[in-house]
Amino acid sequence: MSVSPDREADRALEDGTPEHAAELAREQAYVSTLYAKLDTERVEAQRRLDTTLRQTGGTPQARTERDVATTLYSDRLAQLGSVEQGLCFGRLDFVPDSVEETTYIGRLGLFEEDDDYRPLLVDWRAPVARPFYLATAASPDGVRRRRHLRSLSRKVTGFDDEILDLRAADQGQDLGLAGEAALLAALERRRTGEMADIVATIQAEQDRIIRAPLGGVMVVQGAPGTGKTAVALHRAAYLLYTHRQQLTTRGVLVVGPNSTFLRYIGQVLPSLGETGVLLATIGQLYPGLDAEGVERPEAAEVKGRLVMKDVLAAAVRDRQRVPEPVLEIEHEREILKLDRKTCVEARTRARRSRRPHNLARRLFVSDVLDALTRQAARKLGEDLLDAQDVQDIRAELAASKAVAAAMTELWPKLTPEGLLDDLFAEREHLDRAAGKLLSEADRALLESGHDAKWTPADVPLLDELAELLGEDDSEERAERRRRERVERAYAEGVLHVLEQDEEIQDEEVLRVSDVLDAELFAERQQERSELTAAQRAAQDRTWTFGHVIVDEAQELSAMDWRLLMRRSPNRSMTLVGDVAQTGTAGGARTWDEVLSPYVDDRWRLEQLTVNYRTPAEIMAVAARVLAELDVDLAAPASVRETGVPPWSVRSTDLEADLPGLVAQELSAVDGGTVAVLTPAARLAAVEAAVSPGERVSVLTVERAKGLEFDAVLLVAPDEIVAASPRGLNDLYVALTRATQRLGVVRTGEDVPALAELG
Ligand SMILES: Nc1ncnc2c1ncn2[C@@H]1O[C@H](COP(=O)(O)OP(=O)(O)OP(=O)(O)O)[C@@H](O)[C@H]1O
Repeated sequence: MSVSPDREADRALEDGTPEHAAELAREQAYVSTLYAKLDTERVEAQRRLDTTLRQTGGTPQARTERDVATTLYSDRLAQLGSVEQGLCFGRLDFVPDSVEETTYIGRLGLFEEDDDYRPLLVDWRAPVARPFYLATAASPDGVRRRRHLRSLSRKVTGFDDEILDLRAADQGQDLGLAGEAALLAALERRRTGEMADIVATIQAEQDRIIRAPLGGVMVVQGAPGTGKTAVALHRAAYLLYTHRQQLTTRGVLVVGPNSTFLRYIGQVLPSLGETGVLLATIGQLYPGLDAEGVERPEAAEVKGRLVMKDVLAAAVRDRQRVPEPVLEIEHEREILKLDRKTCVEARTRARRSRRPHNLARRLFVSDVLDALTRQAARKLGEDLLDAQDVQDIRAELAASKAVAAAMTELWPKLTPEGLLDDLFAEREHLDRAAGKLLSEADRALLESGHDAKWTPADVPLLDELAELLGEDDSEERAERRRRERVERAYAEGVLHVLEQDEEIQDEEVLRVSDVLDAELFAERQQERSELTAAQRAAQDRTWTFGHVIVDEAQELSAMDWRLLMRRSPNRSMTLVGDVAQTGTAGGARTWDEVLSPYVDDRWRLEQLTVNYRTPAEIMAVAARVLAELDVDLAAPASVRETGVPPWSVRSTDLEADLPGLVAQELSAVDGGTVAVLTPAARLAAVEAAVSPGERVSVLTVERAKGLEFDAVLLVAPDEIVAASPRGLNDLYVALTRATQRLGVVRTGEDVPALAELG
């Protein structure tokens, strides 16, 4: 590489020394050349995009190539734009005589085209960058020195070196930390309400998960603050880089617990130059809905039970009726009688076809029409009719309003929304479908909780129903076939014209028709849509993803899992969570219980053990709560101490006391964020007392899951514990949200696990 090997490589340079200043200047010079290169690439990508967009007309192949180029240059421009901050954050110096002596690591790869594509900057995801995250003094992997560069915009403000030499003292040895100074600086920064990427300081245990193979189901179990969310998002970026072809077509889905959380993590992937990922809550996975209705947790728990799949199947069967005992249909002034036996036979045949309800309907209707036709023919005198007459009668019956009404009564066309609404709104429907499957109390819960707004727990039920009902899209399909015929005819015409056109050289004609037959061309025309896989997936309920990542996976119900497994038939999944934090009654107690119905024991477990968020003083309190939980998990080791012990006060007038306490914490975190975590029952009162703003949030524990704040004020812990069967888990979650300070405001009974706080 162009950088000369550094004479000082075997010892860390002292800040403030002339050697240090000279080295900083050298790094600045190198980083400036990288930015200059980045600027050139931007200009070039913009120029190419502009040229492509200006072109019009041309051969079909040229048009197709143009579409591909437009997407390519637009994506490249977006990527080049996203890496501006912290473009280059690291450097590795290898032992002498290595292939490379120095490698710079950054957010994307930059190369010197004029010099045989010599790498100027290596993408953090490339295999050669790996030692930056893994090398240790004990296992240096050829690395002599790891350097973290600190920068502000385009200015290099400093660097931290680690000499990977067993003789050198390594402060982070206990926890096996890499780049400890840079890591601690990242962890000490004030929180802004948006998650930041960790690309410069990924730790070895995290790196192994981020770069694990694409296939199969991997569960990442880790205590609060161990970087599960960060790891999940960096894994998405890594997989897209490494399996670009495969994953850009099918897309990657990242599922998070609620929209607050999705907003919190929303910037991480774009900052890593990746925009092709669909971030969604379960409530957003049924196209056309954004199910944000709120319901009682007990009702959501019933909706999430696996037995609901049988309830829904029964509800569909309940709508496939037979006359009791006869249905009379008036046709051409005759009364036709549809008897129970005929309908039972037709229903049995339709059900045995195993087609979804709306598709099996055609079989049922056809059999019933046959029976009615025979009856009508008999009335008219069968002997007098020829085959054509019988066919005409059948066609008339098929067009008859009275017959249509009878069919609607016996086997109606159904939509998921319509059926679910009926099921929850009309008690007799629910009783018929669920009488033997759900208790009276459970059915009452479903009925009482139902109102106009769909809730997240309704979404897997709607999805299940969409599977059970199917869509009779025969008319749309016929229309699509007609359109395809027209497009094919057009394409054939285009190719024909090209072949006839003497202006076009033979060679060109050959190229066009060789590579592009009419069918393919028509197909390409359809694919020309500008949408990314993620955008198309968001609109298509039956879309299956190349990889599915689930965060806070412990919260999902059995019915949620059924929905997700349908979106991931290849079972390429990363599931991150913590069974000690499960808050929902229908959530996971063990990973095995959740996964065995789908993959048996074919899933692998990875664990994260180091807590990057919560300082040791606060984690000690949380660990006492963890010990009381019914889980076999050890508390994580915190990477840092703050010297600030968590504290507790008793308040007899919460509304009066809170504003002062919040002001005190705000000033203590000096520009950072404060969250007041409260039992749901007190939310409105606490909000009124505190007036949340940009730096102050008021949240229930459920909403705070996955988030973090510099200071946390936890209100009425006893009420949080008492509010649900998983109250202690909620307390554990609440205690582990703080990066710096924790205060507990007691209003009622003392919680034994918090006794040491006073
Ligand atoms: N290697 C790292 N470098 C810098 N910061 C890190 C690293 N790993 C984790 N962090 C930071 O630690 C904090 C906690 O990470 P994250 O939210 O991913 O943890 P989590 O395991 O998902 O927690 P929870 O279970 O509470 O949702 C975040 O601020 C994250 O940026």
